[in-house]
Amino acid sequence: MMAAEGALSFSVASVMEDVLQQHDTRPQVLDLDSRRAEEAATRRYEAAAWLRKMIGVVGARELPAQPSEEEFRLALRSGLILCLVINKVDPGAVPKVVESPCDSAAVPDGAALSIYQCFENVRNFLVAVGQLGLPTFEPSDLEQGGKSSKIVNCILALKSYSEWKLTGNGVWKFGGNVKATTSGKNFIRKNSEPFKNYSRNTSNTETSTNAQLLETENSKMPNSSLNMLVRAVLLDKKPEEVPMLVESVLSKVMEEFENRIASQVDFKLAAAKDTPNGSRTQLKHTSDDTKYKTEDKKLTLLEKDQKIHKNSISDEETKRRQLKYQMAFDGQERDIKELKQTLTITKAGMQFMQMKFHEEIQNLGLHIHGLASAASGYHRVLEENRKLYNQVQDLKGNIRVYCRVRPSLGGRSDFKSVVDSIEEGTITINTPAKYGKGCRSFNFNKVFGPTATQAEVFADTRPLIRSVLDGFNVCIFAYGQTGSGKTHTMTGPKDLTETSQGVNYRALSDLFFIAEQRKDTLHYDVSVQMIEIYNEQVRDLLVTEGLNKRYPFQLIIFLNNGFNVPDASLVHVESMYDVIDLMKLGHKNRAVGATALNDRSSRSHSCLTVHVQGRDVTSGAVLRGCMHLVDLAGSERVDKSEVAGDRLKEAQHINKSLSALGDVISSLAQKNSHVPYRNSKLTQLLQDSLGGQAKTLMFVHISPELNAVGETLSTLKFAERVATVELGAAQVHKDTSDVKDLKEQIANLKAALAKKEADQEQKVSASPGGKLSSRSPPNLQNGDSYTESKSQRKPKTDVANFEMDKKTRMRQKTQSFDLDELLANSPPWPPISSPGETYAEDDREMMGSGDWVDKVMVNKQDAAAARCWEAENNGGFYQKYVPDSSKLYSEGAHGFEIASTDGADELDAATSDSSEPDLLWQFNHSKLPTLSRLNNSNGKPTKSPDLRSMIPRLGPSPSRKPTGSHQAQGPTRGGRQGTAAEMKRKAGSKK
Ligand SMILES: Nc1ncnc2c1ncn2[C@@H]1O[C@H](COP(=O)(O)OP(=O)(O)OP(=O)(O)O)[C@@H](O)[C@H]1O
Repeated sequence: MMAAEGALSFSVASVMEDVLQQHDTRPQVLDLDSRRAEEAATRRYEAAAWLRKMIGVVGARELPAQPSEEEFRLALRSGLILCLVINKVDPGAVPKVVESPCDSAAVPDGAALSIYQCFENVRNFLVAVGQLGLPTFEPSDLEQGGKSSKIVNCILALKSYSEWKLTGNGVWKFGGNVKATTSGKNFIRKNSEPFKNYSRNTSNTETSTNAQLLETENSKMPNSSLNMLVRAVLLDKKPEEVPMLVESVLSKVMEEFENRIASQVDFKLAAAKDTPNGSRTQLKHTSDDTKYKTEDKKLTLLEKDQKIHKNSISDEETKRRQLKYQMAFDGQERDIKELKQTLTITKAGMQFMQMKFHEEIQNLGLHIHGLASAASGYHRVLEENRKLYNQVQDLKGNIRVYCRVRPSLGGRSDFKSVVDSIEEGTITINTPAKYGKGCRSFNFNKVFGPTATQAEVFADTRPLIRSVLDGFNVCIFAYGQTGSGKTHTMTGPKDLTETSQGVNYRALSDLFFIAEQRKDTLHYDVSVQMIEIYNEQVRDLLVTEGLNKRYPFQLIIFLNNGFNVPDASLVHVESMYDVIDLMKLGHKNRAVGATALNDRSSRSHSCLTVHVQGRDVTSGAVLRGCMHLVDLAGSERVDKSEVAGDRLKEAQHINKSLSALGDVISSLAQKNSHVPYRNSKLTQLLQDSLGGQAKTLMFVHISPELNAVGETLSTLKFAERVATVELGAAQVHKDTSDVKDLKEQIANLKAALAKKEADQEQKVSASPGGKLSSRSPPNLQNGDSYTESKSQRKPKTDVANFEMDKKTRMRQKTQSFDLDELLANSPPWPPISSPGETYAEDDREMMGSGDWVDKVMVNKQDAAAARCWEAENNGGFYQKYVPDSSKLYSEGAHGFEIASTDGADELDAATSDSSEPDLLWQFNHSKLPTLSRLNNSNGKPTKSPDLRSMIPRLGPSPSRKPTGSHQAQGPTRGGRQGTAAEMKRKAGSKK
């Protein structure tokens, strides 16, 4: 290191000095000037001391030991001291020295010369110094305002040179921090021998190299300025701060030293590159400068050392760094490996989880798919079930009729009921002689005997409740004479218990039950209205503040949302308890009038309407159903009720509305485009539940008492026709083979008729003096014959009923009758003698026996048809078999029924219902106009008979004329009915 340092162009001291100066200047910026002044003074003293020492006290008498700047400058101004000194250092450097040149006081006249001589000395000195390569100064620096520091520097450099020269070793290097002046003039020294060759033979580079060498040499010498710097730095430091300061200065010195070495090496390398034959080549060729060769070698060695040193440093550092990096790299590699491992494991885990997830998703998908298909299947099945269920209901008939027989109220053990037998859908009534003694059978969908419980009765009603919840409209009404048990069936007895609850309660209970069962798929909302129709005015039965307040209501046909009476209270119900409370209120409000027949007899129609709205939980689709539960007013006849005045008015209103109900059902049965719903409030109210897809159930009630048998028969006839209408309608497309059978039967009947006709003609011709009216059958000429006829007929009727075994009856319900075919093969339409006759009888009948309201229309048609027939056929079946109307109806109040029941001919006997006045509507009436046209001579279409004729009549029809045309009715219908019944009977026996 020391060897290398010896070859360096800078010394440790100089580096140290620089660092110290930097160090010294940084922290003490504030007192920089004072320090500088102090330093300058110190250096000045040093220079002065050296000058004094060199030339002796005498020679330097003008220069004090510690001169001020001014004193120093004045002392040297003559240049004498300077020349003496340099000659001491380098003898002969200034060959000619002017002694005391500036002593102007001594030589006052020679002032100008003195100044010139002084300048001469200074100039010679500067040339000599310059030749030595030492820093110089400007002559003006010796004047006032000049830079004495430069003079000091020059002197100290000379001092250094002198000292180096005295020791004689190493390369001299000026260690001062004063640079050689660049702007200095090139003074020519008169005697500058020692450095002549040197200055001549060295280029700038060589000068620089020499300077460096000198500096290196100089660095070996004690450096007083360095000491001073150190002193200055440590001057104001506390002792405890010194170690740290020294440490920091040393580290900086090291750093600076290294930097300088590095930059020097770089500089050398660059110089060597730039001038391959540069200074060293020149030195080589300089024969007289072997010293430089040596130096060059030294420099080369130095460079090598530097390189080695640098390389070794960089190797170590590199190794250290490499080691460090390696370690870091190894660590990172390890980490990466671990991470990779973790990543692989995680990846595998992820893949596994993904696989599992996919599996799960797939399973879930399958599961959901299964569930969805199951759900859709379930919905499909549900929907299908609903459809099928309602199809079954449809097949059973949209209008169903159940008959219920009230038990005897007296509780007498010897009570004789008019009901002979009840067998499934057939009820047989024992008719007293007054009504044509015998048994009359009626067919219904179901017959409930007196012992049937409320639950049993309701069991067959239950399917309709489901239909309501499926969005169908349903109407359940109770029909029958007063006291026959309508209210009992619909509501229950006065003292209501769970078992005695009627259809209303049970229906709603069921409705709530089914709604609850379906709640997962459908959400139902149930609300109730309760009204009554009294004297053709509507009352709200669910008002609490008095009936009259909201009376009467308008009935509004408002079918879109099913609210026909929007003004009536509509109460939302959640459970049966709500319904029970409401019905209690309704019954309290209901108008109840006492009659001779029943204390509780209602003279009004009451209707409990249940509105159901079901919302599909998934699809949001809405189903709306409506159910009317109607307790009709009693259908008894006025004469029996023994009423007059208000009661009569009530009765007339009741019958008007019941008549209108018959009209509507008839129109529906015939599929008329116009259905006369508006004819009564009752039909208006039930409009949405009587037509279209609505399902209707009629409970027909009968009393078992003998004294009510007339009403019972009327009621049963009406009900059976209602049932038959529907059955006929449902059978339309049933079985064509049956039609064939029926055709055959018709043909047989025709043959039988022809035979019978021939026989009777024989009898008539054989009887002496016996004259037969062309219009009266032979067995109805007098009362006897009539009685006989009845007696003859009764067993036939019975036979007919008997022969109609159960199977046949069932078939009867389901068979379809094609009216055209039947009519084509049936006997001709019987004529009537006079259209007017019928009406007189009819009115009487209506008042007395409660016959059908619109029999008139039927009669009109029958009469017209009969007239046609008569005109065209000139007698025939009708003339021979239709009883004389005057005799027929003079039999009493029930003449019509008697006549119709007791047709008393074989044909009638063969048909159980030959006496039915309007059996025509069993057929497809839509075809009747065709028939009428065929039979009507004037070609005008006649009105087809309709169901209005089914309604028992209380008063005379305004359209009815007092004629005896009713004659035609019984036989006509009887003939037709009989024909159909016979066909059925035969069909049954055939099977
Ligand atoms: N099936 C039956 N079992 C027992 N009692 C019955 C039955 N049917 C009716 N009754 C009783 O007969 C009486 C009359 O019945 P209900 O009042 O129901 O007749 P109704 O036809 O409604 O009469 P109205 O037309 O006057 O209202 C009541 O006391 C009732 O309890």
